Amino acid sequence: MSTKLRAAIIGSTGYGGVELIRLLLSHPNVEITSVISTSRAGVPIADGFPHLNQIVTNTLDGIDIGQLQQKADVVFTATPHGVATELAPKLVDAGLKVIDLSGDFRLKSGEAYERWYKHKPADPAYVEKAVYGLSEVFADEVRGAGFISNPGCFPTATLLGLVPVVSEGWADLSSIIIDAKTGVSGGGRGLSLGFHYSEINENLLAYKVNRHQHTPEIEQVLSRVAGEAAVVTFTTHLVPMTRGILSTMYVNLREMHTEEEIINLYRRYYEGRRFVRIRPAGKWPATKEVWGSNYCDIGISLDQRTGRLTIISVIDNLVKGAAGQAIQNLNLLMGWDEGAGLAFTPVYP
Ligand SMILES: NC(=O)C1=CN([C@@H]2O[C@H](COP(=O)(O)OP(=O)(O)OC[C@H]3O[C@@H](n4cnc5c(N)ncnc54)[C@H](OP(=O)(O)O)[C@@H]3O)[C@@H](O)[C@H]2O)C=CC1
Ligand SMILES: CC(=O)N[C@@H](CCC(=O)OP(=O)(O)O)C(=O)O
Repeated sequence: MSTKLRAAIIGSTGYGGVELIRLLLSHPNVEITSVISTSRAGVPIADGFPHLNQIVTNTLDGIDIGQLQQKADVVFTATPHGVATELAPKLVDAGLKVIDLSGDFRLKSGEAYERWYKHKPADPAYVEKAVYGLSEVFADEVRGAGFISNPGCFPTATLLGLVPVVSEGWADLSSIIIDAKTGVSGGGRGLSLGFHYSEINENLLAYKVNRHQHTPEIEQVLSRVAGEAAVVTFTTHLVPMTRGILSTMYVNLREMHTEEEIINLYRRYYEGRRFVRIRPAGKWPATKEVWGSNYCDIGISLDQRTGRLTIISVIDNLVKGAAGQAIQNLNLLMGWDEGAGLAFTPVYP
């Protein structure tokens, strides 16, 4: 009998779910025992995803919690916002470990969730139970947890770029401006006009200006690590590429430090955390340098003239921003090597 951890994926036909399949297939301690779809149950998953032909032979299952109790130890919910709100508590109550990739359990305030996501919030008892899985920052809480709320893609790139300087007390918390860009896979696999090739190709646009649902998530974490309220200006842009997020952050310092001191602060903060790579002075990361990988690369520059720090971070939204970080959290909560199944090099060129 296999001693591997049995994993099920709800939302397995979406971009996040299919990426979970790709990554879990090479995980040494995990086997995928159920891939779930509400719209295509009964159909072999490889029918809709020819790249999985002869690799994944599973037929898609419907959602059946009793069956999941028999077939799985951990369930990933890679579902649209508002679905895990009801579903995840049932899975937790069934004794399953749950890692939710949606925004349903990230915000501790139900009122904020309702305002930013326009959905009914989850039962506060389960919101309280959910551990926010920003792996490099909250690893101690993730270890041994049974229910993880995986961070948003923009918050992952942005918070990894901001947390060291904010938690050290060096940042003016009213000064933070974030200018972020994403590829179109961040919007999921569903069809919508704005994502048509002829709409997005040769185009660059801002969207959800001052109303992006990741704003309160970023503020919640920054306020927590700072120990005082932080507010941010956060603007997202859509770029005609498939994968990748680049977040450029501008922060005024409370008092002057040298660029070298700041880079050393970041190196110390992420010491031993293999998935965050800090660039040397004068070097900037690009999305292609992390493509297909679980890395977050960060470059830092201090403008002595203005006293303003510029931080640039990049991730692959589907890996470090979703499925990769979910698996990193699974590794942490199971007490395995943090990089199990994730130790691959970015695709180049
Ligand atoms: N794309 C990205 O870069 C990132 C996405 N996320 C989050 O992860 C989640 C999934 O995103 P993504 O994969 O891009 O989205 P997709 O739209 O590509 O996929 C959503 C999946 O959910 C399933 N689904 C839809 N409705 C239901 C339902 N009522 N019950 C159960 N399953 C349902 C769909 O399949 P079916 O209808 O067949 O069940 C589909 O497989 C979202 O919450 C998203 O915000 C987080 C970080 C990054
Ligand atoms: C291009 C695009 O539309 N991107 C999405 C990314 C959101 C996402 O992936 O969902 P989470 O909130 O679960 O992280 C957006 O900006 O809303």
